[in-house]
Formats: sequence, structure tokens, C-alpha cells
Amino acid sequence: MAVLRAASEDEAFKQAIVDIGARIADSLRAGGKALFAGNGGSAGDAQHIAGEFVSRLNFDRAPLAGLALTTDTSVLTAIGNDYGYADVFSRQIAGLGRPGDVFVAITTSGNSENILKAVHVARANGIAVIGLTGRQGGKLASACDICLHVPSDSTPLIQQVHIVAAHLICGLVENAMFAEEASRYQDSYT
Ligand SMILES: O=C(CO)[C@@H](O)[C@H](O)[C@H](O)[C@H](O)COP(=O)(O)O
Ligand SMILES: [Zn+2]
Repeated sequence: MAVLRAASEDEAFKQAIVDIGARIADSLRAGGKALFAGNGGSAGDAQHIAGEFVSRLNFDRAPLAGLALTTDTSVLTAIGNDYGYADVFSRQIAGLGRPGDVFVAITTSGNSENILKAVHVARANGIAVIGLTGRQGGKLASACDICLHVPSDSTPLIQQVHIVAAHLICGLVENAMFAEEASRYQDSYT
């Protein structure tokens, strides 16, 4: 896949993976949590990665505090119906987020309104913002603490690389937080 090859040769992309892994590990060590959100396929990615955090990725270890904001249909429909779809994530960030948490915003365009509102609320509440996006990153790009850009403008191709990057990030977090267990695991995440 040409986009994955281009990403793997892109120093900024690789550095962002390392920086994001370190940033999330720092937050979790300090008692924070990682909140994930996205629309459509990226909602699936948010859930997928939160699942790795709370359950496990590569080896048995204690659960990590990860939460997808895309899963509770009562919450999503109540907010969507009573306030509007643009508020479905921002209201959850306001209610569930705490200073020191990390919000992982997954948007291929970088311009989804509900994600941008959530980013705004996160920043206002002392929550670090990590963006997973595409080549340009839209309005998200300038609002992130760390932004991972996949060098493509195609939503499905960007998403395919997002999940590769998210697995790598999760592996780095796991390795950073559970060094002893990680030393017994064979595959390298460097
Ligand atoms: O999965 C796909 C396309 O692969 C779609 O469901 C896609 O996620 C949706 O069109 C999203 O609404 C796109 O939003 P975003 O990535 O621009 O924030
Ligand atoms: Zn898709």
C-alpha cells in the first residue's frame, strides 16, 4: 500500500507516533485517562483502541484507562436529540474529562464539527489534544498538542494507516508502562 509505505518513510509521522505514545503514557501514569472519538469508520477505530487499552494488546497486564465516546447510544442519542449532533463528543468531554486526561481526536478531514467542538472543550478544561488526521488536517491541525498526519487525502486510506499507527501507539504505551511484562514479549515496537 503506497500510503502506508510513504508514512513509514515519513520522519514526522514516525516521530508523532513516538511522541503520542509517550504523551499518553505520561497522562496514564499521573492518573489521567485517554478519551477517543471519531465519526463513521473512525468511531470504530476509537472503540477498537479503547478496547486495547482496557483489555490488552500484546501481553497480559493491568488494564489501562481508555474510553471511547462513541459507544453509549443512550448518551449519543440524548445529546444528539436535545442539543445537536455537533455536541455529542464535546458534552461528554465536559462531563467525563478531567485536567490531565488526553483526548485522541480521529478525523480524516480534520474538519468534523463535533470533533472540533470537543477539541475546543478539551483544551478549555486542561485536557491534552492528540489528533489523528490526514495530510492537511483541516482545522484540527492547529488545535492539537500532537498531530499525526497520514500523507493522503483519501478517507479510507487515511483510516487504514490510522489503525496501524494506533496499534503502534498502544504498543508503545503498553511497553512504557509495563516494562517487565514487555521484556518477556518478543515483537519489537521500536
Ligand atoms: O469509514 C468511512 C470511510 O472509510 C466513513 O464512515 C467516514 O468515517 C465518514 O464519512 C466520516 O463522517 C468522515 O469524517 P472525518 O474523518 O472527516 O472526520
Ligand atoms: Zn470506512
